[in-house]
Amino acid sequence: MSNKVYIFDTTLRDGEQVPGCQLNTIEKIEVAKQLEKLGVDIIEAGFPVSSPGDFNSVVEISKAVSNPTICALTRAVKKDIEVAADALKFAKRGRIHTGIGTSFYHINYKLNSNPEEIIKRAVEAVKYARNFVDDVEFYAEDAGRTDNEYLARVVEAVIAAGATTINIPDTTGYCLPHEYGEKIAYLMNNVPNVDKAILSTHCHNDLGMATANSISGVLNGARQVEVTVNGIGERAGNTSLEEVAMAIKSHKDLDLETGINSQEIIKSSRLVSTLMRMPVQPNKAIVGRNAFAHSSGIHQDGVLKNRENYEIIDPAEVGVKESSIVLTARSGRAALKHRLQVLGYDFEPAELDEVYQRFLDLADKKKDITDEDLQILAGRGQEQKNKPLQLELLQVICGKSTVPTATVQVSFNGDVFTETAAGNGPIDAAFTAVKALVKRRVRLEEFLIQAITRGSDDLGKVHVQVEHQGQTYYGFAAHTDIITASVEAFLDAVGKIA
Ligand SMILES: CC(=O)SCCNC(=O)CCNC(=O)[C@H](O)C(C)(C)COP(=O)(O)OP(=O)(O)OC[C@H]1O[C@@H](n2cnc3c(N)ncnc32)[C@H](O)[C@@H]1OP(=O)(O)O
Ligand SMILES: CC(C)C(=O)C(=O)O
Ligand SMILES: [Mg+2]
Repeated sequence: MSNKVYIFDTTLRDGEQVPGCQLNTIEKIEVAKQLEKLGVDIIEAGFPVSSPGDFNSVVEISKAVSNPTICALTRAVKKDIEVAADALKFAKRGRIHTGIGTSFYHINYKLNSNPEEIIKRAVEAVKYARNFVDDVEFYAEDAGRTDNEYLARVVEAVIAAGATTINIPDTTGYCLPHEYGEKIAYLMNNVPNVDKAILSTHCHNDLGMATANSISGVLNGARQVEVTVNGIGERAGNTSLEEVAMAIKSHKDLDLETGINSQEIIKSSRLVSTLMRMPVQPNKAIVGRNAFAHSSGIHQDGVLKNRENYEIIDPAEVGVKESSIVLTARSGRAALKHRLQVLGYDFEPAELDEVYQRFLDLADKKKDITDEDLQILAGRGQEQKNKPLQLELLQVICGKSTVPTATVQVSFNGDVFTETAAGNGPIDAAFTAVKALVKRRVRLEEFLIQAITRGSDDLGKVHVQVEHQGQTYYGFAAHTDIITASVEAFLDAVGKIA
């Protein structure tokens, strides 16, 4: 048996069935071209009978891409097949994908039919499709819940009728991996003419098992997997292309291969997510924002010592530049030291300990720490030590229908001084208290609070400029509390007055 697993991408058909994810023809061509770069073998471009727009997309995709086979979906209905054949007329290699429901539910409650009639319709559809193209794929819809013995009869009949690929969809995502694998194995062992066709998996993710089921199918003899980029698709989605491709690539022991150029994976994921306006969940395998991010100290230390301690895939393999070390209150010194080194700071262990304590104080207040925060933290220790005026306490009362009042306590050469003042706002009140404490005539010339850029928990950065006896003094401070940052910046400036 060949070790090549064909990748059949249905992002533009099953993926596009998702509410809100419909694409116009130009967008579909862009995705199809990217899928070609990604190296998929078959692109299911649409369901031509469903609308003139979908018909046109299949026509234009057939013209725009040349390597992958272009496939069009139909029901086991003559009109659908004729329209699909017409839509595929420009395809270098066209495939008609026809089929019908085979489960008890579908036969009885959807098609209002019986098992023998369904086999007859399936065979007729395949034969009719073969009048137009040599490459006909048959799907036994809801095969996941179809009795294996009956399914084997259907499969044998449609292969005899000329189908060269047989799709075994777990349409409702019901199967367990061993069950789905056993279904494929059953067909491999009990369909006499199975060697004349390729069995295909088409798994849905209703129980979160689409990838596991697809791999189980492949391990039991399927050689085509039907997938979508980012696992997009009806309800909980389809099997995700990137997961199957990387599972096969990572497990060399399986001795299987696909034609996927894994370095195009991230680009494909982002394109589909953007055009379909469907964000990728951060913890999504392979393509999620956090798939190569390490945020806890023990993991970060391990990754910094050797990436493979916590990564089974080199991010570069899927087109991600590098893994990221995200600094949070769960990070340790190793990660902090690494990031500081990247920013050009090299601290002795004792200094690093000090920065680490300040880092933890901030990290407990903010979700993640940016490089800008680190630069402030790294610089602050030194500056703080040299500052003559240290803010010991700040208490403000402010809000609607209150008189803004601030109490400021400052230490100077070991002595502590306290002052309370009112103002037209909390910062004005606090500055008035500071002015009273320093007993100097200072005039505030400029006061700038830098806008919060990332979130309401971000550091507020304050620059002040004060004038005293014709001389200008500058102060800076950063804090998650902007009033504290303002007072510290003001003290920084007035502390410089000799
Ligand atoms: C599992 C899947 O993903 S299957 C693909 C799902 N994708 C889509 O449905 C998108 C495209 N579909 C469409 O545009 C439309 O549903 C059309 C054009 C196919 C059909 O539209 P309508 O003629 O208005 O039929 P409607 O959608 O209301 O019902 C579907 C009919 O097809 C029948 N049908 C469903 N599947 C099949 C099949 N594989 N083969 C034959 N008949 C089928 C149903 O029994 C129903 O027939 P009925 O009206 O006699 O009961
Ligand atoms: C049309 C078929 C292949 C399908 O999408 C399914 O059964 O899930
Ligand atoms: Mg499907």
